[in-house]
Amino acid sequence: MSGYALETSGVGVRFGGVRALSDVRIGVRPGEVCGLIGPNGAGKTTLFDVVSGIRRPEEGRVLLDGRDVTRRSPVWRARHGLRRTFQRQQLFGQLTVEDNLLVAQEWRRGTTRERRARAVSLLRECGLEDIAGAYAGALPVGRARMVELARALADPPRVLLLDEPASGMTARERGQLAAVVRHMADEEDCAVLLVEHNVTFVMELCARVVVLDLGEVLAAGTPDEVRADPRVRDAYLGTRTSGERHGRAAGEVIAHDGDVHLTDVPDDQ
Ligand SMILES: Nc1ncnc2c1ncn2[C@@H]1O[C@H](COP(=O)(O)OP(=O)(O)OP(=O)(O)O)[C@@H](O)[C@H]1O
Repeated sequence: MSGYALETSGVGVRFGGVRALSDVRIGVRPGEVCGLIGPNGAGKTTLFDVVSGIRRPEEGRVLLDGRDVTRRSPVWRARHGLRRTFQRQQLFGQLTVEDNLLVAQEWRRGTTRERRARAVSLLRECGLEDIAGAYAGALPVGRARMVELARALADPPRVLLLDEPASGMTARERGQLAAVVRHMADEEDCAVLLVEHNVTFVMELCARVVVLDLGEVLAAGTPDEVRADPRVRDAYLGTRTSGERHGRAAGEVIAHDGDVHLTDVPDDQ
């Protein structure tokens, strides 16, 4: 056994002439928070789709706790402990925050009392107690994102895929998000894979970072190793021609003091 809770090996996906993923190998251990970064179009969402079972890869395998799940459905994977949050929020807007957390536990065994206790403890941990009775559809984006996270944790996951969880959050909310994710990894042995454009947030939260570029793993290591990697610099500094850099937003990356900095979301508060 590899010891990975989540592993991909040799994953390849093609959209017509575009190779969205090529021979992608990543592994996330229980209790590890791993960042996945890369320019627009690097293949991050496609990799999440493959891991969660929405898209079947043409090549390669996905393993959960060493078990090949490549041909398993998204529902099967969810029932075996894989959870995902999406870039676009997917809350039940006409339900209250607390009811969103209760609905997420519907398939769990256990009594109503136990589900309610789990919801209450998550509301507390995620700083949502004051809005437990508010309609989820009426929340500001940062709070809604935190409710999404709480909902993903309602039935404790073995592997958690977070897609842009910090987008639209205030600095305070990001701090709370980081604390909840770290707690989930440390205390519940959850393996977390996190896609996030706010690279400062990723570098602070994650012990290990994987960089995707043009569908390939360009680099992987500690935040310091990744920052210092010349290939990462080259990709982000855009020394290639624009034809080679499909999908990259202008000004996405700036160089500063010889270090690599991606343009982060504004530090709003
Ligand atoms: N359904 C699709 N049909 C055709 N091409 C696609 C499709 N989905 C993604 N692609 C292409 O695959 C590549 C990887 O896209 P993907 O969305 O996975 O990148 P990403 O890293 O998530 O980008 P972003 O940061 O902008 O969300 C891109 O070249 C994209 O244009």
